[in-house]
Amino acid sequence: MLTPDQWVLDEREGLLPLAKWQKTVDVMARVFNAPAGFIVQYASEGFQVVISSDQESNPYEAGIIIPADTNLFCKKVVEQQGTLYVADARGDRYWETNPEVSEDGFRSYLGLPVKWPTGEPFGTICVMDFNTTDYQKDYVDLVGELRDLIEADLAILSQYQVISNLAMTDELTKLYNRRGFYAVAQQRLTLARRSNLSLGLLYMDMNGLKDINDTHGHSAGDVALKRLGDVLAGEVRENDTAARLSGDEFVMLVAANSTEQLDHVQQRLVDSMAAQELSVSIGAVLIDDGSASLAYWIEEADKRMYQNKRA
Ligand SMILES: Nc1nc2c(ncn2[C@@H]2O[C@H](COP(=O)(O)OP(=O)(O)OP(=O)(O)O)[C@@H](O)[C@H]2O)c(=O)[nH]1
Repeated sequence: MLTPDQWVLDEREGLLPLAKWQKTVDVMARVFNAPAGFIVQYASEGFQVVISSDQESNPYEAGIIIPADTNLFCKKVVEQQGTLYVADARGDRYWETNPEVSEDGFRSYLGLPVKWPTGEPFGTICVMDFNTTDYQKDYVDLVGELRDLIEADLAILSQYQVISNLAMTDELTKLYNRRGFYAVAQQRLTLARRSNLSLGLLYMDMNGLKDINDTHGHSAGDVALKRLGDVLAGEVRENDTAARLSGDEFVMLVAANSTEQLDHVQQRLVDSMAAQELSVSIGAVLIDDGSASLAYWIEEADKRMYQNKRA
């Protein structure tokens, strides 16, 4: 999930309408008869050009990052969270140290703040000119309208992320649910295959949940499931994925190069569960054959779990 401190250009699912933003910025620059127009994102790392208008006269390309402490026009907009219009920056002491002016020769800037739906600064939408300008109010209003459209897209992105997070999360344990696990595990499997890494899959079934429910009530069973979820969440290493597939069945996808390594992870899990007075039956498989599907490996691990449970 994208947070305000991550670059939207790093978002790989194509959730942002970047092509539409590009057309918007191109047309804005044309209407202003300006040599350059931008959407710029601000994060702790600095300012990144997200969209750059398509004229040849435009010196800054999409993707460039400018350090956060540079005296940019956009920095001022983000700081003051209000419109900045500089009709002529030349001779203005304040902008002497702005490389856009001193190095690249820009003289005029109009920029408006763009916000995330939370109200946090996203960045700016702006036009720049090598000549002095005299923009009328209608022009400034137009950029304001375009800014609102960009903010509406950011709101849709955020809502989509909240909803897809809900759809992929198990409410009780806050681990991934089956849908979430398939989505994430499939990606990991593809990546692992590409880089020739092997993974391990652990299939777990809690022992005695029916007894807990029958003896202490369903909510005690829920507490036990939640504890098991917490143990798994505590055991996942970076890039590992744990999920509750259904009822008392859990899975974990881990990095493992050998059966020994996988046994080691399994033992670690069993020990952590035991410390919480939990008991699970586990089936483990090393995913070392790139051609088989995720569903196949889950079924294999489930079979082994079942054999172990019976034993
Ligand atoms: N409290 C609670 N119980 C659940 C939930 N989902 C499934 N169960 C119960 O979990 C039990 C799962 O059945 P079994 O797999 O036979 O459970 P078990 O007692 O662990 O049996 P073994 O796996 O053979 O040890 C059933 O009694 C379900 O009603 C849940 O969300 N909360």
